[in-house]
Amino acid sequence: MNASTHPSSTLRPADLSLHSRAAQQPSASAQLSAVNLSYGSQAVLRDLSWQLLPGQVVGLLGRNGAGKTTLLEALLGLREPQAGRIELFGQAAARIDDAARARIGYVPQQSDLFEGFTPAQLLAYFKSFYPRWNEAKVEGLLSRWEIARDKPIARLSGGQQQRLSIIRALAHEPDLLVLDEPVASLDPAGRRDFLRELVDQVLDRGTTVVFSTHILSDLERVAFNLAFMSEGQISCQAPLDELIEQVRSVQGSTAQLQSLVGRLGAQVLRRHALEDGQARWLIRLPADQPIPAVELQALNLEDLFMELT
Ligand SMILES: Nc1ncnc2c1ncn2[C@@H]1O[C@H](COP(=O)(O)OP(=O)(O)OP(=O)(O)O)[C@@H](O)[C@H]1O
Repeated sequence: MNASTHPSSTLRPADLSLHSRAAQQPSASAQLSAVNLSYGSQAVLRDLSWQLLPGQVVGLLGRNGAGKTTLLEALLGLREPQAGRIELFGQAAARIDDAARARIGYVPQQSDLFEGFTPAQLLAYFKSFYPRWNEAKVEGLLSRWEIARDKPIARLSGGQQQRLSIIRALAHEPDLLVLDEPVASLDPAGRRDFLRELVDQVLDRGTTVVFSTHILSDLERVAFNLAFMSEGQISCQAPLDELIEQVRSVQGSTAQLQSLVGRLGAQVLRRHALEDGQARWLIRLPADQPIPAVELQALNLEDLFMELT
């Protein structure tokens, strides 16, 4: 592991080994199979298959317009794909029952808070819909995040509204938490608090969490699973430390690269053609394989984002 990437203060949810425990895979919190979703002639999700296992914390990465919001909305049953199957807790996402719905928390990209309400009124309103509601958590977060309980929501700052939206999504202790760019208008202290809250949520309750973000430095602080979205699919998903250890860039003739990949048993993630018959490939080495004595270039998270999205 690269010490500069994961300082000793790295927050580490207990979930991350789940990803590799294929033998005892629990049933997925969310499962998407061969999903296709287009807006008119624009195909955004293309034969996309993906699953979120209980207790996983997944950071969803992709360039602007890659389809992250579309994917999260489809996953929640808010957008019907033209083809494919989406299940939440084993039920068709578009038709889940109230009990399954109560197990989901969602923070949309565009806050949908009722601006005429105060935070206290808003939270009281939502409390009436849920069988479970953690008042102590709500009160604790309102105080810690300094949100005025009785000020109209319209007069809260963008960051305060976003924090309120997060509190609302955490209050009923969901088993699946979906957040679309939840930290976009939070300052660094707010983002740190938010990440700590997410980790606590996973440690305390084993919540499955998926959130989209563009702030890569946050992901380096927490040992999340990362899912890279590109060309309408999840092109790669793995814990960040595994990616840092296993993904390498290597250059040579196509024949040399082909032979190297075969010898190492590596997976080719990207192929870039260069001039003069040369090529540069992004490869993923098998786990627990000693790094071979060939010129392989390591990548940091920003490199991975540039390559895989
Ligand atoms: N309601 C819609 N009608 C038509 N096209 C849409 C609609 N919503 C999104 N799109 C298009 O689908 C593509 C994916 O958009 P989406 O919002 O899912 O991407 P994103 O990865 O969340 O982007 P960003 O990082 O900028 O938030 C974009 O090209 C967008 O213009």
